[in-house]
Amino acid sequence: MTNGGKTTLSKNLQKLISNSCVISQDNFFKDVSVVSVDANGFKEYDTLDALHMDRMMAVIGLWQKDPQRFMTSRGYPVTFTATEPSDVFVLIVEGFLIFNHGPLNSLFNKRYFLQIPYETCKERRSSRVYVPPDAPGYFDGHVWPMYLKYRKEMEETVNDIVFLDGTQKSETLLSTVLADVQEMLMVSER
Ligand SMILES: Nc1ncnc2c1ncn2[C@@H]1O[C@H](COP(=O)(O)OP(=O)(O)O)[C@@H](O)[C@H]1O
Ligand SMILES: NC(=O)c1ccc[n+]([C@@H]2O[C@H](COP(=O)(O)O)[C@@H](O)[C@H]2O)c1
Repeated sequence: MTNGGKTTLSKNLQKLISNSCVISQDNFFKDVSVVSVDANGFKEYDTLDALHMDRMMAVIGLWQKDPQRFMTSRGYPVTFTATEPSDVFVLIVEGFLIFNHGPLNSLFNKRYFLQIPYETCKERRSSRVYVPPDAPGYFDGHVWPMYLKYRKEMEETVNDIVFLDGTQKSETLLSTVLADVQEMLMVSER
């Protein structure tokens, strides 16, 4: 969900997981000129139609094909320990509608959903400036109703999501998810 803390957590994880990198759904919004407008005049940004999901999938495909090349071409460090060459690369995908897109959702090994209450979300959102900025009434008129719609759809179709309380301290969220990911990586290396 918007302002749950996805970008913050992803960046913190990336710094601590060797050979990891982040792809953000936010970078795939369509141009304002082609985003549709609803009956109330609100730009329909909080929908899958507002996103170039085909392009996002293509970028993920580049990582899948050659993660080392993908990382170096984007300035991420690639490290190998001298004694134990590792071929484990980790892709962190973050975004507000990543589990509602079937082909994308099917790629994940682990799924985390940062949730925050309505008031917290509205408060955090009020200090963010998007391009274009939120119109008056946008949160209640578009963002929150779309969140409820897509969340319901997600809960009906995806069942192995770990829900995290996004009001926890960012350090707590980081240590929880990091421990979980490290456990998964140890199992996959065995
Ligand atoms: N655990 C947290 N506790 C309090 N505020 C947070 C936390 N994580 C992020 N924030 C704040 O909430 C806002 C949105 O964070 P961000 O990581 O960009 O969320 P998202 O990517 O989900 O939209 C920012 O102002 C950020 O500083
Ligand atoms: N990046 C953009 O082009 C753009 C434009 C307008 C609104 N938004 C907002 O971005 C939100 C999703 O991003 P966050 O999860 O980072 O908040 C959506 O709620 C959408 O309303 C993004």
